[in-house]
Amino acid sequence: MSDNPIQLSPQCSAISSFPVRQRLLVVDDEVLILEGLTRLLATRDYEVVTANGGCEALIAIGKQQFDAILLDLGMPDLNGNEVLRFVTERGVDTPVIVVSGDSTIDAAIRALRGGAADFVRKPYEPEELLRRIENTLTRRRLEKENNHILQRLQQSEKWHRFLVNSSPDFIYTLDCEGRFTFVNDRVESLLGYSSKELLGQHYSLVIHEDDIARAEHIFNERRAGDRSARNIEIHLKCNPGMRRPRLMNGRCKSVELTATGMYDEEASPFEQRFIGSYGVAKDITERKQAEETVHYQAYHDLLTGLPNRALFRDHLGLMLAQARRTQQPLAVLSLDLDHFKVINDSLGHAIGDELLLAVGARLRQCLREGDTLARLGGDEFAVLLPTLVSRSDVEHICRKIIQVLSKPVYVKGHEIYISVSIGACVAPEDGDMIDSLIRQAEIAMYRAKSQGRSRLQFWEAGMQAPYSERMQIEVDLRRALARNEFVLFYQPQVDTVTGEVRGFEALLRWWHPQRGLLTPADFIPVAEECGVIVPIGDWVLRQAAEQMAEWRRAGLPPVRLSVNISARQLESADFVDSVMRAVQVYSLDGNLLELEITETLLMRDFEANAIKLGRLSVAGIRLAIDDFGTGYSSFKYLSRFPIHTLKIDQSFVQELDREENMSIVNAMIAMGRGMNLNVVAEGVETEAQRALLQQMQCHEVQGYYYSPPVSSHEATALLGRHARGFEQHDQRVAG
Ligand SMILES: Nc1nc2c(ncn2[C@@H]2O[C@@H]3COP(=O)(O)O[C@H]4[C@@H](O)[C@H](n5cnc6c(=O)[nH]c(N)nc65)O[C@@H]4COP(=O)(O)O[C@H]3[C@H]2O)c(=O)[nH]1
Repeated sequence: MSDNPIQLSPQCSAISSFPVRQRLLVVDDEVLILEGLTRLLATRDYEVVTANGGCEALIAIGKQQFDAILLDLGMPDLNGNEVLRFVTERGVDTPVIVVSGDSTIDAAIRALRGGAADFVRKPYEPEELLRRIENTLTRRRLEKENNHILQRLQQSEKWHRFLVNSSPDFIYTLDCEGRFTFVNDRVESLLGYSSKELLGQHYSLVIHEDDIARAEHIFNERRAGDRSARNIEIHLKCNPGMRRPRLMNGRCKSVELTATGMYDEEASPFEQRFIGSYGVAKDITERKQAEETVHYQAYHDLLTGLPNRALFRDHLGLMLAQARRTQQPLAVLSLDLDHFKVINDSLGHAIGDELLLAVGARLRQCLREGDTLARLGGDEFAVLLPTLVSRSDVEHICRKIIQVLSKPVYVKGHEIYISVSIGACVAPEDGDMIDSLIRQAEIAMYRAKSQGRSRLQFWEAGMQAPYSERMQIEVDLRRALARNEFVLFYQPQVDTVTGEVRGFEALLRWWHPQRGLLTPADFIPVAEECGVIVPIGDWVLRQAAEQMAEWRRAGLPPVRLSVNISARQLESADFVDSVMRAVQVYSLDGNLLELEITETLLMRDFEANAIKLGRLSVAGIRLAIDDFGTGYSSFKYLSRFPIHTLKIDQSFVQELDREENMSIVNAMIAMGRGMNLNVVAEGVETEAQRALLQQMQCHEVQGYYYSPPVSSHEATALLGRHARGFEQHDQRVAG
């Protein structure tokens, strides 16, 4: 096939339908004969050109086209047979009628074999000659018309093949038995069969087993015209034996099929004869795959591949409907890993993800095939047990889950211990609405957590409160900033030797419109989870900076102010800028601002944190390690940060009377001093603790012994009173 089959060949141009005079060349060596013939032919309105001999004839043929040549044979310069040979060899498309005095049969045979269209003997009857000329011209015209039609047919066949074969769709025809009689070239790239392999084969060879019945139905219907089968989605099988070309993926293709019955048009209209089917199969594999991916993503958790909340709800709905029919109870479990956040924060998200995968796999092991296991988000899983006999079934499965999850999980060299809290409810006993069942199981799970974790709790009426409270906190938190409900309290940090106030720690409080003053434990975890902690942290920084500026304006001695930094805040791209902004807006001495970051948080994204804190250190801003001793930090790493202060966690201070705690605190103070760091002990409540810490050469203490966190007003007054040192009678005990 040519590259551009759509072009018309020149021969193909339409034959002119205008009546034109037909031009004849008359060749003879005798002038009288030429004149006689010219006269005769003029009677029929032919245009006549004469050539006196063979040579003149060749010149005339070379110059113009004729509709016929009347040719004498015996000519002295170039005889008629040679002129005839010239005409045929050169492919001159003009019929030659030999008009000769040679009446032998041989002469006629030779001329006709040489390509002459007719042979007329001299002397001729004029009418006879005219009739023979007319016949020859008519025959030639018919031949030309035939050729023209044939060429057009061939061209149209060529176009048709080109269009059919370059179609992106698989085009086929079947005979009345369902065997392929035509397939276009597309079948090769689509299914890996050559057209030769498929011709004569039954269509079932390429129909996927699951769709055979449907295909039979479509082809047996033999519908034609508007009623023919359209856009039927079906799967075709690829050639199993063939090496698949690079672009062919999968063993099976999804297609949209059309099938139309073909009927013999010649048969009587009363008795239609079915002769086969034709149709098109459009490849929709990619579209189907994209649809499947979208569907999968909408209904699955992408990390574990488990169903997500939407699919879980779906399954639960189906099972509830079934349970209504069968009267068999079902159970919904809500599972939440205990302390997952700590693991995630300290070991990083990659390990957290691996852990979730391992948990998913272990949970699956505890369940039966018909049970649904879903991941609802974070470390929260849900299980649907569709066929229960009694509550003890639930207890049995949950015991198994708790036991299986209590075994350590090994992830990238870490031995991780986790446990799970489970809440359960049973339908129809506890209700039969999808969302309320899920919520009840979650409420029960929160109760299990609050009652000591790693346990199962069935839902009971009246359990509503804590769950709703949490939800309400999230809603209220989102409004609290705008409503100006946050406030900072300040707790002094006092020099163990001189009793001077060296600094304050800013501690966040929330004046909740209904619930009163809330401490961070009531809302910081929720704020962390829902991300509001970042704008809140920003507000804390600005508020602390403003407080310092106020103390400066009031002429109070300069003291350090420590601000707690949360994980999300430190991770935010804007962190360094937001700290710098706070310092610059109030023209603060960077040395007076200290950022408290827990050691686990610091280690979480070591490199990035080192860069951020390095930038802040250049501006003079101080860094304190909060809750020191509770993490797993290595001094080798800590030394990479610009640390100024170590804050010993209050859990050690409060049990200083235990010998091992005393040695640990002693070691921590010695280490801090060795590294030339300021050491602050938190949670000092008694004189005994203070005295011991002073003895151990701890630089500063913070705790109820001197003052609980107080309002800005009280802190200002306290600073005014005790800037030069707390005295014995001023010391306060927590209240
Ligand atoms: N038992 C006892 N407790 C004492 C004593 N002295 C002080 N405390 C309490 O110990 C906590 C010390 O703060 P933290 O370890 O940084 O722990 C803080 C800190 O991690 C976080 N936090 C507080 N304010 C903020 C903040 O503005 N942003 C962020 N991200 N976290 C904050 O919330 C935690 C708890 O804060 P608070 O409830 O204010 O609790 C404070 C304080 O009130 C004492 O003698 N005995």
